[in-house]
Amino acid sequence: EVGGETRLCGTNLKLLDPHPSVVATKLLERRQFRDCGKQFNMIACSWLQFMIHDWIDHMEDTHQIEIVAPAEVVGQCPLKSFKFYQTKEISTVSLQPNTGFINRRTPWWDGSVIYGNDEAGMRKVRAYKDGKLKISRDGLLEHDDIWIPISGDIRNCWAGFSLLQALFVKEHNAISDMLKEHYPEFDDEKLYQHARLVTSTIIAKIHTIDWTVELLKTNTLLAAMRINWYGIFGKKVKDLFGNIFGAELSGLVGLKRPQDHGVPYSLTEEFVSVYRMHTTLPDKIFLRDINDISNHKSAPPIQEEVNMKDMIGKEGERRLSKIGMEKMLVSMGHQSCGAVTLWNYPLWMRNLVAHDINGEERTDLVDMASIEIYRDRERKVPRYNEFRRNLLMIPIRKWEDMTDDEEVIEALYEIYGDDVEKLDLLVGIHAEKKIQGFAISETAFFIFILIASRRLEADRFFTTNFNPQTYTEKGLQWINKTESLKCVIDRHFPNMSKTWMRCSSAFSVWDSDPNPPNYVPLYWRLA
Ligand code: HEM
Repeated sequence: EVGGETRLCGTNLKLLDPHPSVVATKLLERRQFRDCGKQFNMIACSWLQFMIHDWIDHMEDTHQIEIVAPAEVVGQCPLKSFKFYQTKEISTVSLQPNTGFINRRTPWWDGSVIYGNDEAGMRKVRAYKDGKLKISRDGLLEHDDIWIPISGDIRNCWAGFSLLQALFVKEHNAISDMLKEHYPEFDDEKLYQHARLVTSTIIAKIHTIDWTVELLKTNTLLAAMRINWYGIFGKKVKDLFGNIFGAELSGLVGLKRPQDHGVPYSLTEEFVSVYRMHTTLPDKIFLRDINDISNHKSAPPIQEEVNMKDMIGKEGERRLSKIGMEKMLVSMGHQSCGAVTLWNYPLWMRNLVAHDINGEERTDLVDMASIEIYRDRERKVPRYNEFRRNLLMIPIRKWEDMTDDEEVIEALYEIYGDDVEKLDLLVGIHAEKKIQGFAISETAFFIFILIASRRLEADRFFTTNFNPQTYTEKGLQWINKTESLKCVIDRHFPNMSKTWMRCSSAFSVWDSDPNPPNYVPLYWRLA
């Protein structure tokens, strides 16, 4: 059992204070599903996991921890107690404090979620013919004998996530075909390496100028993200002159050399914490009848409701192969994902079958809502108020500084009293009143925006080597013409968006209104 008296470095906040199961039960667990409106759909939710698995997965220790639910909530906890592995902590020479945690995945934006994370993983997914990756005839991922997908990441997967992996394997293979046509002298290795670079960059571009823009739907952020990619003078000027004016004017992509601001690139614990967005996962997936095209561009009728629990792991993979890629994409496109708010943490995740690193199901079920509270404390991520101070944001003095929702204020008071310093980060970022247009809190946004730039500017493939010698001329053209996830979907399913999508971005709910034409130049628009 966890030592309730273990202290976190330098503070007097304990690992179990307040108890993670109490926080999970009283503040996180879903009461009634709250969705994101038309802003973000299930493709956007799956995209989150698609990115997370490209970047991070903490290494676990062999030591197991058991969390036992205290009497006051035990009746409401699906698991009275549960076991999981402590995060592996290592000593570091140069850092203060002198310990840290190991990321098992490469933190680079290198598409490792489809290509694999190490030599063996990379070998497994390659077809070794014409630079291609393995893919089934039905367009979905291949599987081994026990239905574990053949893919770059197989841990804690579900059907939506595996669908995006398959879509980008298709994209890779299409790029290999294009390169082979233009550069017939390229062998399998050269085709694979170049197609990988192009695909990974397309993923990074979609995340920057499509997904993030939908997540933070304001004109300021639209401008900021496009500036990150294309620079302040926009795409046309950059296409003509390249990155000649440096980061401020020409954007981060194509800088002459990487910029790490004196700190070697890595992803911080704070970054992992703000990406804890399991509240975006719903309870059910609504499968739609895509043969019914009577109502052009409106939501096709719901044919079947499937519990999310049946869409995860091997069971989810089997179901997906019966559902098929097109039906799943259209269904996810038309379903709003969960809102990042209190009392919206899926109950089905409170007794979850988690996977080990080989994608095998573990026998000990886990309560994810409680684990997440514990993990941030275990990894010494500052609690909400300290976290804000560290970002030079104004700390709160009372609950009312964070929200005007009286029910939330009352619930926070019940768990934390009036000690605002105790407030867990995860609770804070779910409780904070949101800026209009933002699907996440302002506190989380600060980390998002800082790391979003670092991921681009610190990487030689987006800076020094973002050139035709490294990517090929045709590869760069492919990147340049791909502006959104919709472009990728259109390439592989030419009729899908024409038939089913009204909105402008594939990450919004598909029957929502498109962005109205705006003749005011981007930088002159009101935020
Ligand atoms: C059905 C879908 C999903 C399942 C089954 C799942 C399951 C899990 C599990 C078992 C863990 C490890 C918990 C631990 O021991 O610390 C985890 C970690 C995590 N998940 Fe999910 N997850 C899903 C979707 C998502 C989504 C949509 C997001 C959105 C951002 C997300 C973000 C994260 C993050 C940030 C971590 C921490 C990673 C780390 O500590 O290295 N997951 N998830």
